[in-house]
Amino acid sequence: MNRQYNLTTNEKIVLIDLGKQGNLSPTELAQMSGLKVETVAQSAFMLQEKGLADVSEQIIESYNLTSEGDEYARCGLPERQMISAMSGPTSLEELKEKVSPKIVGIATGWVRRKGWANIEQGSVIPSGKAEVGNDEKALASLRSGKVALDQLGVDNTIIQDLIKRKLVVRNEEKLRSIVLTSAGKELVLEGITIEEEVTQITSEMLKSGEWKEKNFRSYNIHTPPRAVYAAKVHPYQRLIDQMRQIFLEMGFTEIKGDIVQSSFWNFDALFQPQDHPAREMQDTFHLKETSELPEEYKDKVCAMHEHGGDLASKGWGGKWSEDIACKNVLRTHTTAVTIKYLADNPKPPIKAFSIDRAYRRETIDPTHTPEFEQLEGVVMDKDMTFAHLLGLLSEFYHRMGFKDVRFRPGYFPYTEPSVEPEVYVEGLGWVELGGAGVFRKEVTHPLGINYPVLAWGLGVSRLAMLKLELKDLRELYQSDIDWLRKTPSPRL
Ligand SMILES: N[C@@H](Cc1ccccc1)C(=O)O
Repeated sequence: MNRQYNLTTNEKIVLIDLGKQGNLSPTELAQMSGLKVETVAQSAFMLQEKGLADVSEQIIESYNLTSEGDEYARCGLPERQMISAMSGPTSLEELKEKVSPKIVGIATGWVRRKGWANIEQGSVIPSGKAEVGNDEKALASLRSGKVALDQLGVDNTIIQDLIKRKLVVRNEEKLRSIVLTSAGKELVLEGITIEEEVTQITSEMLKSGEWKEKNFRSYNIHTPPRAVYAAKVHPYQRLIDQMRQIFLEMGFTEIKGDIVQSSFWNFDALFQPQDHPAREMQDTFHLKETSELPEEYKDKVCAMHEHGGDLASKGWGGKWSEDIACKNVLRTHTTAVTIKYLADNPKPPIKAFSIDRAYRRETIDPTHTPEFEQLEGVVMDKDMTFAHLLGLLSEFYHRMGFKDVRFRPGYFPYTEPSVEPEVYVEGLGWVELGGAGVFRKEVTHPLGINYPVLAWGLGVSRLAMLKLELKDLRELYQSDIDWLRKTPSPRL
């Protein structure tokens, strides 16, 4: 393969010039080639990418005088000016006239510090020694313009002092130098041919047939393209969509409900006793506002809680309080949404689901967040049984890609029997993923629901963690751009 095929004319020019001289800066190359410095630099970087040249960068420090520094480089430092103006002890007043008040102001401290003189009772008494210091030598060298530190021949501390005195400033310059790699050298030895090349075909060329004689610039199909991070749906959202899709395909209707619910719908309608620990302040976000209790159900729910209503149930006993039931909360589970939906739609068959947020007062840690998603669902129909429930949930998890599903006995105040579905994950073992069961008569009867109801509330974020192999739930909610880029969107 001709190794020159993927070189632009400019790159070839730079290569040839580099072949003439080992190590060149972009400026030197620009001078040699007649190209612009930027063009040379760009070509050099391209050659570097192609493994033909190396571009190295060096930071060069240099120093130069400030305008005050320049003045002292010409007329001497203030302390030098002052010392030269006197032959013996001289009063400060006299000196101010001889040199200038400004110079004397600066110089007095320095003559003392340098041991050139002492100040006593307003007089300067020279010590007789006032050798030319390194700072003065440095100033003199700097008169010629910008100088690198090693050319100054003085200690860095001297320069630092001059910088502190605001007489010298430090400059930094990036120096690029370009050399051929061995591959580059080889190529130059082979001989580089520069031909005029066409990068774009025009309609004129086509019409005239001129294109046949043209030398076209070829594409380098071997260069790996730069990664393009296209916009995409968040991986978590994708998984949620996938779960939604599965239930839609199984003939379910998606429902939505309010985030703020009365305790009545969140707890009481679900036959959760009013002294249930889940209802405590530390577990639930309680709100100031209250809701009207639904007239058609409240007495029946009350009777069910207090003594089992007209069922052969004992209820929970004690007094059921409307004041507690009407208090609003942020829904602690989406079961509040499905139970209300069933009460509003008591005619079978019903197959409904909801994927939405629930809120609990959790301390945030790798496996808990106060807001999280649940996949809630209900099936109500004449002959629904517990076996249908297990089959349905197994089907859902299978479609989500989990081969092994099992159910452990569970407990919820509103279902009997109750189970906790678990899936098997290599490396983790059995992972619990929520709750399910058949609603108790104590739940359905007061609401006028007369058929068996299969119900479940599954952890969505937990499932997403497993699918996305995350160790920390919080990553689902943080927009870590690297993670988002790297994580493929799960396929629907
Ligand atoms: N609401 C329960 C899950 C559940 C829903 C429906 C029936 C049984 C259990 C929870 O949040 O954990």
